Amino acid sequence: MSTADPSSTQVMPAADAAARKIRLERIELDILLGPDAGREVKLTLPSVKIGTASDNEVMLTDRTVSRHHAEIRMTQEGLLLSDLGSTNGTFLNGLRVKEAYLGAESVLALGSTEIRIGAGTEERPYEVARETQLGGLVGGTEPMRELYGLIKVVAPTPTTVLITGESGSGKEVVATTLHERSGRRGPLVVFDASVTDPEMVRNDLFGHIKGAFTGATGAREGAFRRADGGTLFIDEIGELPLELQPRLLRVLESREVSPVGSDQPVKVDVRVVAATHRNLEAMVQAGEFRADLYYRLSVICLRVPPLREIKADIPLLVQSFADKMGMSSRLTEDAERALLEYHWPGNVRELRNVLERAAVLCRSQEIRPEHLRLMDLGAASRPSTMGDTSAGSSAAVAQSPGELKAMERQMISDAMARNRNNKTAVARELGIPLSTLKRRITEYGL
Ligand SMILES: Nc1ncnc2c1ncn2[C@@H]1O[C@H](COP(=O)(O)OP(=O)(O)OP(=O)(O)O)[C@@H](O)[C@H]1O
Repeated sequence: MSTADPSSTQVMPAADAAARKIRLERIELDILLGPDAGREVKLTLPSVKIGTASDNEVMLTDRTVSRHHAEIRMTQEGLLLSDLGSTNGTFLNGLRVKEAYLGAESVLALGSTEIRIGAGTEERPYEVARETQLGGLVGGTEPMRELYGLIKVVAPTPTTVLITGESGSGKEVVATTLHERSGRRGPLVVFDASVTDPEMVRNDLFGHIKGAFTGATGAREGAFRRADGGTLFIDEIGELPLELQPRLLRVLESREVSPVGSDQPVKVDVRVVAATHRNLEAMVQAGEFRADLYYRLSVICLRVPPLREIKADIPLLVQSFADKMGMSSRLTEDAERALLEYHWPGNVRELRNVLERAAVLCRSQEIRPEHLRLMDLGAASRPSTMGDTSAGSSAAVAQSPGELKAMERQMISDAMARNRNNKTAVARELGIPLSTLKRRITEYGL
């Protein structure tokens, strides 16, 4: 086994810690006239409400302004101004408007207050971190340390984050780390958008009131409200049904959620982190994902590298998993070399599973290459394969792709029987995304 010790965070040389910059979008307000004249507000938020009530992001003292007077939202087309049903109206260049896109520098008049509004960006420096571990993430290669640097800067902001990376590469660990470092006191709620039934996704995400539809005998809070004050991690966002995407966009922009069956929106303070192993940009091109939602989600994109790009981290990861498992056996040099030569289609999850299985197979002796049972699924360039043959699998090593497929089919079929056809439970047991499981079920005609 390697001598790397991930439990004591290692520090890389300072020369490595080059400064880089990340761009955050913001809405800028400069109050020109009225009782609050002279105030400048710059907010890295997707929307800003203006009015005299204390729950507005910009609270004015002008008595001719309504409690909730106007709202400005970042959209793909630029800043969008909406009057929120104010008594005295919202004026843009002397004209009363209900809704209008703002130019580069627009001046609004609300009551006796005038505000100059603009869209700006803020560049925040970040460093390639020097640690070899951050939260639950282990790895000291430059791509991992760059990721740590970004997480540290982005975590305490309210910005929506999109995490991309192959299945098993650690996207959920990144989301958890972002939440832990956010300083948000509410919970981290994990929501899997790849559930088969779009109605279930809608009800579980946005909640519903009692009697919203046949069978709704009680009210459901929904993931957004459960995450109030905390973080909502939407996993497999690429699987979110198209018809629900405008509804999610509206919640992200307004930070209000309307439970199904209710026209009473509820204000929520939720930081959204979404993840996908799919290429959302390509999905947008193909008309499978809405461009406006993609724009809103991808304000900050964090890419988690696949394990084959950070193979130098394998010894550190092995040590970390061995410590967690309380593993006493050591890897032979040949076994270590085999781990470094393998291409890891199932990424870190596969590495963990390979080690767990090897620990059982070697019966406390040293771990040799044959205990690792590394399987070439011919998938080096194909992301999101199952990449995991441990859970309940037979110990036989298949030789051909046909045999591998038969083995995988059997594994899924056994797990389906054990879990009474509950796909979510099967996906959890096999350690694969629900979307992958569903594809395999169709492919194998199960
Ligand atoms: N850098 C890492 N350090 C330590 N553990 C890791 C790392 N990356 C992944 N893991 C472990 O690998 C497993 C899979 O990670 P995770 O669930 O975060 O992957 P994912 O990218 O969200 O996968 P999926 O797309 O299938 O949901 C977990 O047990 C996690 O703890």
